[in-house]
Amino acid sequence: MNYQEIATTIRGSDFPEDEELAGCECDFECNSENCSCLMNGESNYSEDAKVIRNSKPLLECHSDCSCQQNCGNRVVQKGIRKKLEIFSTNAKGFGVKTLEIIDENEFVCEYAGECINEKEVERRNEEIKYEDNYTLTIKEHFGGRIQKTFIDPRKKGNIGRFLNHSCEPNCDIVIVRIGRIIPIVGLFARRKIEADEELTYDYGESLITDESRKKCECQSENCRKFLPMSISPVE
Ligand SMILES: C[S@@+](CC[C@H](N)C(=O)[O-])C[C@H]1O[C@@H](n2cnc3c(N)ncnc32)[C@H](O)[C@@H]1O
Repeated sequence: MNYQEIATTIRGSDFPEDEELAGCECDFECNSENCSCLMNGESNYSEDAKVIRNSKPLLECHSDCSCQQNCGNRVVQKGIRKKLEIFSTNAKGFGVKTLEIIDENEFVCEYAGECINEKEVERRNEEIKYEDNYTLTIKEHFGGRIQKTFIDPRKKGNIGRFLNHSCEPNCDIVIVRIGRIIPIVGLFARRKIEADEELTYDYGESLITDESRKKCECQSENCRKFLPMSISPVE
């Protein structure tokens, strides 16, 4: 558990200067078509702060916005609201469980780390031959182009780095932007999660299909048997 705790994702040394996003000019609540943080005036969160899932980019209001701090379009930036605990699992190393009920679509925690680009992922993999796969690949579609960004929580991260993979997970990832171009990885509940349940998400597609992969220990009925993996996270 040798890492530096950070509250949110930061720019890695090689990553281009972070561009700041303009703030909205709403008076109090952001729920109108005029709010520049909401796409077509559609809310990102319900009144009780549950994420509304759609394919549009999720921009939260931020320090340059003129709306109030309690505007409903500020959820991930407020941080973890539930009691979560790191514990030792039987076969997966450490894991994270919730000590209280989490409702469907509620924010759980961020997967925080250093935001780095492809070259730096390769350099770090050369430098240290990691056994565990922590680097998360974000693939976003911008005008017919796929943009890849990587979040590495090994040296600097938060509790999100301890969430294990499951083939039938109870959380999933929503990419959020909070006043900056750097993507923030939000983990949200896919369904109601009971107190004491382990928190998991699906690590994604596997680019290696042979049996050199690690055996998956998620024990779900539809387990895909092996952990999703690529030869290097860049592929
Ligand atoms: C992001 S880390 C998760 C936290 C990790 N368990 C720890 O102790 O730090 C990913 C690593 O956890 C282990 N892991 C995660 N999910 C697993 C699963 N379903 N089955 C087996 N091992 C798993 C693997 O070693 C994987 O490389």
